Amino acid sequence: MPGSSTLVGVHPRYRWEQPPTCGTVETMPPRDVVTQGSAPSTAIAASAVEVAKEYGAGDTAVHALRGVSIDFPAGEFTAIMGPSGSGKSTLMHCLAGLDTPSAGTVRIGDTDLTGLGDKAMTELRRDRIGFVFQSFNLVPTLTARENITLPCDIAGRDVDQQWMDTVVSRLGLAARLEHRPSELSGGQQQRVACARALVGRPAIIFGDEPTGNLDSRSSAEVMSILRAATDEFGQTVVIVTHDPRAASFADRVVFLADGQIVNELRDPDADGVFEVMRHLDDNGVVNGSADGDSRSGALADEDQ
Ligand SMILES: Nc1ncnc2c1ncn2[C@@H]1O[C@H](COP(=O)(O)OP(=O)(O)OP(=O)(O)O)[C@@H](O)[C@H]1O
Repeated sequence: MPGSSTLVGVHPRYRWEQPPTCGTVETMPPRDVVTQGSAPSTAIAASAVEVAKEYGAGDTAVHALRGVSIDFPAGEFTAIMGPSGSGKSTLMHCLAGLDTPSAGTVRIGDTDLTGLGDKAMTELRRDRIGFVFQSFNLVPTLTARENITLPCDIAGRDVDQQWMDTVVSRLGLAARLEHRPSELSGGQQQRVACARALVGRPAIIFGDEPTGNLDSRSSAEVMSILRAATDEFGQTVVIVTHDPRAASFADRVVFLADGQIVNELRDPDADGVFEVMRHLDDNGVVNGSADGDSRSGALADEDQ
């Protein structure tokens, strides 16, 4: 693999360059996992039961999800893949309380999202869910430090300074904390977004194509960080991605097609993910990429 002069210690399956950081790391599980008092390996951080989502009605109704049931065990890293239009974003948005299912049940930890009022839903998203978006979503007028602590500041919660220092050091951001987003590279901005998600120790972190705007090196850094978030911090992570290389950082890849879960790979490698995606595309499921090549994306560039 090109550019692998320094090999990663984060995950045995992948040999990318290590994020430019890293001292000793303490393990501090997400708050919800601690307070539930259960072993992280057996607790369920989030779940969907028979979740359906329809947009519109009648002849023009779009069935984005058709009865999806899935558990996300605490401390596990899941990637959701599938052809364009298969329902990946809809599923993630329903899980994260950003969209409401037409039927079925979504839980974050023990909390059933069905019927939660606006205020309770806002508090749940703020206190128990971390987000990493493709577009970073940092506040341009705030420094990296202020962006990282923003969710805690809004919630009126004290920042655990020791934990903040651990996360910032692990993500290689210590020298960048007083910089504004415009003074940071895309990879650094996404690392700030990862730090923001991690500092609150949420029950679960959702990533919506977190490497979609990054070059191959920054993509590998961000995926290594999300991998480390589970391996070293006991964090639960769920991402949507189009990139088999990015998905191969996960513990499992769940494949959607036409609003249903159609396959799952454990301990995936990029070639195995690519094969499943090619099979889904070959079976007539609409693929949004012009050439039908599911390997498009930043990490796949490394093969070029
Ligand atoms: N707000 C909406 N109104 C109507 N249809 C929608 C809406 N959002 C999504 N859809 C439809 O639901 C289906 C699933 O969309 P979704 O965005 O979840 O797919 P996806 O797998 O994330 O696609 P992509 O990989 O292209 O982002 C698609 O047919 C889409 O057109």
